[in-house]
Amino acid sequence: MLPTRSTPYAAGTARPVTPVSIAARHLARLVEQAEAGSVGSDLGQEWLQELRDCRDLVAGLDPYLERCTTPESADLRALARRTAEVDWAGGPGAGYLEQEMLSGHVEGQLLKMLVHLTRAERVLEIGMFTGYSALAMAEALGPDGRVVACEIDEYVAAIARECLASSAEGHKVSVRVGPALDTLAELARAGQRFDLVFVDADKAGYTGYLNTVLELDLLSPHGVVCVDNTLLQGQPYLDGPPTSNGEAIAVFNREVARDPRVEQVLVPLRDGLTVIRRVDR
Ligand SMILES: C[S@@+](CC[C@H](N)C(=O)[O-])C[C@H]1O[C@@H](n2cnc3c(N)ncnc32)[C@H](O)[C@@H]1O
Repeated sequence: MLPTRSTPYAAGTARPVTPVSIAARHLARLVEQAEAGSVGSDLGQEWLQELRDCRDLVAGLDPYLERCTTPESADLRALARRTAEVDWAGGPGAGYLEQEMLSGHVEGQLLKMLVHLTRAERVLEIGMFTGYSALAMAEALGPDGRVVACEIDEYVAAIARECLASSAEGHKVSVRVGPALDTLAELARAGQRFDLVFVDADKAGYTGYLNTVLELDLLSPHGVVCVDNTLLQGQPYLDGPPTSNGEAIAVFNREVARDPRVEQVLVPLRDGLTVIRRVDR
């Protein structure tokens, strides 16, 4: 997303991490250079206008989605602000934790909508970070609904606990700190099942998480699995060497596409959300 039309949390520091926001940044730079005359003196006005149109089309999409989506609650907004205030570059998670991990308003609202549509009562989150998506889903649950949120990092889990404790619906979230695969095994041993599973942790672990959820019978009969970042900044479909995360997502997407146990749709919202349901029973 362009800095001038950035996230609603006004930090102004968020870097583009989705295909649309990355394309918007490329186009904005091209327009800037073209207007300054540094792209080529023979550049026609018609060509420049087309470039501006492309920039506006792409750069305007995310802000428009924000405006047309039901606003987030005051608690979610506070949690996002608290996350934006953390010094990620200088903190204990420097190098692997960053503000941009937070899913945010529109995706949070989609998750809430999915909780409503599936009438979910039990939600499992794999990769909680500071708790935005966990709290969003908790807000959509009935009074007896529960979210079990897995997080490996104690530092972000502490921030999440603090934000959840000061929110109206945070008491529905139970935080489990440790490697998610261990927590999944414990939940399966306890006979727990979930109506909605949101996978948003380490990308290299995605295939393992889906297989574990299916094989250990953690998904209730009408349950759905939602998997985040399945567009991974466009890397799975772009030429050029992908990062290790891009490669992991490309492999995950290929395996899901040929897995006879499930059917799925990749929704191109933000950095891609694949919604999966079981069809083999
Ligand atoms: C993209 S963030 C999650 C964002 C969160 N769902 C939200 O919407 O705000 C990914 C999180 O997964 C956590 N994580 C990474 N590997 C993990 C693992 N093996 N088990 C549990 N959590 C893990 C990271 O520490 C990080 O906080």
